[in-house]
Amino acid sequence: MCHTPLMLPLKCNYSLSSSSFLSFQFKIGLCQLSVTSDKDKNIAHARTAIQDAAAKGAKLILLPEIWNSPYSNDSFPVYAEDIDAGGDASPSTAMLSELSSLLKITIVGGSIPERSGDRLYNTCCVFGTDGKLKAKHRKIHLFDIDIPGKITFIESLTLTAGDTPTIVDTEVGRIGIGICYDIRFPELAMIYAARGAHLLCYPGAFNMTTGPLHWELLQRARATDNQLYVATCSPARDTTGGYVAWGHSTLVGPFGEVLATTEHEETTIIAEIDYSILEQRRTNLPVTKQRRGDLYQLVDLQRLNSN
Ligand SMILES: NC(=O)CC(=O)C(=O)O
Repeated sequence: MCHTPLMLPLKCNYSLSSSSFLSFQFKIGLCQLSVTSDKDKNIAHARTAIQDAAAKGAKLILLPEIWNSPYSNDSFPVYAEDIDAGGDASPSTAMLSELSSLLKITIVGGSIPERSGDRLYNTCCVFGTDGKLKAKHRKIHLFDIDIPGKITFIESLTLTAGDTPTIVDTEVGRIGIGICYDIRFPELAMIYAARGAHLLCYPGAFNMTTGPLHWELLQRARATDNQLYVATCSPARDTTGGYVAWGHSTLVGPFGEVLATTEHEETTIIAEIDYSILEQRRTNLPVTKQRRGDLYQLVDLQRLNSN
């Protein structure tokens, strides 16, 4: 360790388990799913998309934000599942667990509304190749937006914000998780990068107002600033729904380059990730080493409090 945990470890942020992945290549599948008001149908549909992506060689599959339910405050309480109880109390995550172990893949399971006691969260579950739940990320930054005449959506009317950054070691590298609006907060991505993330996954449902301007820009910014891969996955656009998603699920490389993307229809992107490029980019342009830790610092409170 070259810094105290209080500071962003600017110069020595790669642990052994993180660096052992640095020549690793694999395929990622981004399943941009159509979402209906029929939960069983949504689960069956996601199952088929995951199986198809795995058949095409994807070792990591990312689903959209809120893929088992319409994206609305009215729907969240109705479609919410008790993830910790599992089984019949959470048919959506039971399906993800079953498929990840059956197909020997890692699944970053988009997000679903989660019920925990009397609270609701917007939650992403990560399953390893053994079918076990490896991590659960509750959307940290709730999406409260009010642009009169364009879009008003107040997630905090029904949802509670999570309070933990989530970074997880998987069979396909170290992955930092954020959900949609979380992508707007660069400090979260910086903390993940400082902890050795190779890839950031953001299930997200941007909208027709902010999507065209900000969606790709934010992904490229997070990837460029932190010199890592960024993958996003949106629901497909449904213009009859109350909330119209922008779509455009995307994979961005560590130089800010868009490696694969799509429009707004339902589709699955299969794209190649090669972690050797991370080292190459960081050598080409060593911004991590060139940061001025004597002038500014990022505080990783979770790490600080765990010591
Ligand atoms: N839906 C979101 O959480 C975020 C979004 O659409 C935006 O930031 O814009």
